[in-house]
Amino acid sequence: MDLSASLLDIRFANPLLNASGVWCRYNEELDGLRDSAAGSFITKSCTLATRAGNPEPRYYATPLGSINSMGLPNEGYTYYLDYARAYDYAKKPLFMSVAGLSLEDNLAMLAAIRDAGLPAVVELNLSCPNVPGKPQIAYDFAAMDRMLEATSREYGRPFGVKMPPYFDIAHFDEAAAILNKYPLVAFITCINSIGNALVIDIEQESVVIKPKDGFGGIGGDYVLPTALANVNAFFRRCPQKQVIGCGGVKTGEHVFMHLLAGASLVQVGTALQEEGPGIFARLNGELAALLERKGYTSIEAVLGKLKTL
Ligand SMILES: O=C(O)c1[nH]c(=O)[nH]c(=O)c1Cl
Repeated sequence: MDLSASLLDIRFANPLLNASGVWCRYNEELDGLRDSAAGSFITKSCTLATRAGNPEPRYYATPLGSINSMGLPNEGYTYYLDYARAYDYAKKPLFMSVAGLSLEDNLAMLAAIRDAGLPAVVELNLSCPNVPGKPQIAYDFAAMDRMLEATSREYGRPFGVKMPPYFDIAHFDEAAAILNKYPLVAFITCINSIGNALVIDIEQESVVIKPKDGFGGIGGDYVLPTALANVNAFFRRCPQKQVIGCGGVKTGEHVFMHLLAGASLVQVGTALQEEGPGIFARLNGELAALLERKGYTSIEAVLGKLKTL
């Protein structure tokens, strides 16, 4: 079965990759994704300086998914730029996630990445919900507009944005209208975790993560319908752009749902964290079997074909 996918003018052996933040902070983890059955992979969102992140426990898995308030722990952008310099792009495409704590930090990192002139594709994270005192950029439309105006100008090459979930049609409309102002925003990754949820352990009668009184972003089964809605909302509103799906993927059927909704590539977060990089071989096998059963010969034939009633 031909699982090949494309984004920008790049071909992928299959549409799967990790969600930024999962299995991608250190070189050894990145090499694990490089050597997995994933079609591509992405680095942990980076900041100008290294960050230890929030106090632990800051990640917790439940039967329905996960909650995290990592706090952007990362090795600093030069670490990931070094990885991208040394990397052999003939193996599979590589993405770099960038999440500066300010517009100036994003401009500095993007200028350095631009000047390195590497094939790595940038995903600008506008949606980290876990840095105390730093509201999500993409929930402040004026700030997002300013950020995209400045970063488009500075970077000067196609890049993507990692979006939080929206829950109101008016917000889909307004966010898409801003993204459509920026032709260099070539793809939209929907969704980041649903921010500031609360998981409670009834035995301990306590929250389960330490930062922010237990408030954190959730992923996994909890978020699949919201992720699919956001993929399809931006797929419908941004015909000049591509969408990467992220959220709730644990089986080949979930990958198929994201493709139907309009995703060109599909990221895996919580399920990768819980199962490890072997998940990509399983998901590709399940997706191929599903396509076979349905009589499809490529995933391009599925992309965006969701029917309405
Ligand atoms: O706490 C984090 O590091 C984090 N956690 C998330 O769930 N999404 C993000 O974009 C980030 Cl940057």
